[in-house]
Amino acid sequence: MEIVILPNTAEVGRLAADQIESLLAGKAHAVLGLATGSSPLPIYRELEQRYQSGTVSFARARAFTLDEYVGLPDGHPEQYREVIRKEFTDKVDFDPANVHGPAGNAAGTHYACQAYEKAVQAAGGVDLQILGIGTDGHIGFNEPGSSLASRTRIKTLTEQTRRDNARFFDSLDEVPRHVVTQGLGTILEASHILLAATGANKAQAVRHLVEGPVSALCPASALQLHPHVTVLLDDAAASQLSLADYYRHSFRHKPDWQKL
Ligand SMILES: N[C@@H]1[C@@H](O)[C@H](O)[C@@H](COP(=O)(O)O)O[C@@H]1O
Repeated sequence: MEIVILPNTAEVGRLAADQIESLLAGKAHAVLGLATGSSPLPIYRELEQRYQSGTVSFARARAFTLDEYVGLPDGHPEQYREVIRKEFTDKVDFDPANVHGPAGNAAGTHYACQAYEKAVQAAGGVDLQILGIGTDGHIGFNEPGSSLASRTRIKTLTEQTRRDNARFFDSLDEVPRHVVTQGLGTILEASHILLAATGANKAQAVRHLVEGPVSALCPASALQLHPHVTVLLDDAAASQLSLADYYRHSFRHKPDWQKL
């Protein structure tokens, strides 16, 4: 796990966009794992600018999103399918037919989840997965207590996550109680995982993710088991890390030939 502490969110966006640009330069049909929430927005803004200036194209890329609310009507502005379209894929040259998400309203949820897993595998798996982290340590919507081997399935949100996400809805009552999310086992199959976290409200979750024990109590800590994870932080999100100075030092002295 590589910890990169950067001065601001724009730098987080730039460094992540560098990784995605170089992936697509070598593999135009690469599979991206896309996340919602505010943490990936600087990455999407940066990629949008690079697309406009002609340095990157998503025309042949494919994408799978992490999760979806259950029970929101199709077209609801907070459906993650809509959010990812508005915030990113519609702003670049992504073919809408190549952007997939788990179904939050399928009649047979269990079978729809299995079909989603198969679709990810049929695409050859995710080359680069973007992640944020919830204040309770969730990734995707894998709340505390999630099996480290879990697959795409329905989950019940914690009240903490519902309160955190209420800012996107008119009231807390409107935040769905259930979601469909890729499992931790699913996420861990991506080749490279880029997790972005900024702001002091993420500091505790980041400490548990990076330096805590691997535990279902902090689902993001499962990333310690993955061979290629890059954690992009600002100073505030890194403020509770006991080895922050070492992470800064090793990034400053990274050999030129060594990629993220
Ligand atoms: N399901 C999403 C997560 O994928 C995201 O990481 C988390 C944090 O969001 P934010 O980046 O807005 O803090 O929010 C939601 O719960």
